[in-house]
Amino acid sequence: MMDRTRIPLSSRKQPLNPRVPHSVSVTRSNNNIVHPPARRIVRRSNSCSDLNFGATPVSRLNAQSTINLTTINKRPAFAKPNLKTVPSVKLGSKRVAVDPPAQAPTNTKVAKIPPYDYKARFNALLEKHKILQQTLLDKDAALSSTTDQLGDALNEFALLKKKSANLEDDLNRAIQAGAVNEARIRELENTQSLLRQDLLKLQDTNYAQQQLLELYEGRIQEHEHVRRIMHNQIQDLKGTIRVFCRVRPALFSEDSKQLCNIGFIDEDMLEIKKTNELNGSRINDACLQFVFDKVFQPEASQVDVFHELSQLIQSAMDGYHVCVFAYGQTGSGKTYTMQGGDGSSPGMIPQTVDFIFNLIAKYEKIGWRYTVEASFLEIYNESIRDLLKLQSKEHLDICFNEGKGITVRNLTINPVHSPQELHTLISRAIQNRAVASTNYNEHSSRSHVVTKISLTGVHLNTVHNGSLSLVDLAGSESAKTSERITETKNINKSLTALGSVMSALQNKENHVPYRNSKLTYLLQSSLGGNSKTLMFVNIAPFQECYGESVNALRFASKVKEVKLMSKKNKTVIRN
Ligand SMILES: Nc1ncnc2c1ncn2[C@@H]1O[C@H](COP(=O)(O)OP(=O)(O)OP(=O)(O)O)[C@@H](O)[C@H]1O
Repeated sequence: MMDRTRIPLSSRKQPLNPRVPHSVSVTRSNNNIVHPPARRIVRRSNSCSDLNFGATPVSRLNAQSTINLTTINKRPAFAKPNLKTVPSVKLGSKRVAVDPPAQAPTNTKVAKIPPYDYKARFNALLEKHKILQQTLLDKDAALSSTTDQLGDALNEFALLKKKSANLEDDLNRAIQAGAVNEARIRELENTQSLLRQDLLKLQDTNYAQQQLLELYEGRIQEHEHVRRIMHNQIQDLKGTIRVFCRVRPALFSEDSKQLCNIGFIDEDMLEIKKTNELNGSRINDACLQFVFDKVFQPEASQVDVFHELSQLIQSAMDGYHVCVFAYGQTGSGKTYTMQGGDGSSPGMIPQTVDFIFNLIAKYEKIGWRYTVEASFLEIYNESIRDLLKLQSKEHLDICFNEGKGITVRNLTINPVHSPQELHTLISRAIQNRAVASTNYNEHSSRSHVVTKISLTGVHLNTVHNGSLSLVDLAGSESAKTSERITETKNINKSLTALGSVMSALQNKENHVPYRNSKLTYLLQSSLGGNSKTLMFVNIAPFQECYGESVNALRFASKVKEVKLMSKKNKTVIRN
């Protein structure tokens, strides 16, 4: 028979522990007392006698007793007993051990009390009651401790549950974020795959373009080669020695001077007349006509003149030796033509520098690499002076070097990397020349100045060695008009030697007298068969200069007749 008994609240001194389950359902199978799984309130009591499970005192629970704590689903952390041998209670789905009821000592021999001895029986019963009460107290204490532990366990459980809920939230959020990330990753993977396909296409296109580029580069080099050949043929047709005549204007300061009668017939022809006075009337002397490659009138600008020269600079870049002279009497405009007047009218040398570096930049785009070197020297009275190292005591000698040709021992040769660097060197050389002389104007007309720019172009296994020698010659006036005989003799010697070399070349003589002067020996490589020569013959426009002008024009006409066949200085390096 089922018996449901509410556990009485024997003591209200202690507050209700909210964590302790409020009801306990007790099932006692052997006495047929079973409490249904209704919520029962268990209160802690001070006396063990107060703690009854329904109609059954706790002391009467035996090993088969079961306590259902329906709201407890977590077992406190007791030491784990053997639940098969000890009495246990069920906490939720778990079973926990409880102390077995105290057993009356079995070995104690109790004297049999006669049935009529009520007093003795009463005393024995009292004794038994005391023992049972004590047992109940012990059980009560144990139950109280267990309840506390259960409370703690419940607290811990609640805490863990909360943590678990939090973790579950976190997990859900992480799963959601993961889902988002996964979608993003898939998206990125798709994009990556598309990009990979594009890259492959681009690689194919790039390869095709590379092939095309190589083809075009080959064609560019072929065209460049053809261009060089044709340019050289044109230059040779124009003449390997060219002579330009330039007549300078009269300056404001020269207003009082009588002008010579110079007529410009054509762009390559001029005539010069000397006006003589006889018995007060003006009569014309002989009229002389000269034909050159080009005649520049006094109005011609420095740019006009350079335009004609630039073709030969291109030849130097292509691997030829080019030599440019300025020939003429003192004051005829040689230095003006070569160096320039002032900053606003740069001459051939400064313009050449800029032109060379522009060409180098252009050639670099099609694979050529150029190196530039420059040297500056002066020949005065047949001795050589380094214009970049005036203080040097070293003797400067002209010598022949196998492979290099004619060089000057101990001469400073400066590598140049920019036009600015070369302009600075030129200015230094001009300044040094002025410092070295007591009277610059006089000195400058009595010495030859040679500016040499060497150009080495390299492309793959082809090397072109070219050079430009720009020479501002000493004044060409004859000895009878000069007071400084030794200087004039030396100048005339070198200019005559220059004429003789040209003559020998013109007549294809076996022996060319290069060594007759320092000037011709020095310029041997630039005056030989594989070079191109340009001579400016500068003319002053005055009547008083007529004789010197005619001499200069005759000298230049003689030079003009020389024909040289040029051969490119091309070295092919084979790997
Ligand atoms: N084409 C020109 N236009 C304007 N001025 C010129 C021209 N040619 C020369 N001059 C001027 O004429 C003067 C003499 O020229 P320059 O000094 O160049 O002569 P030069 O032949 O070099 O003389 P030297 O042999 O003494 O060095 C200078 O003042 C120069 O500036």
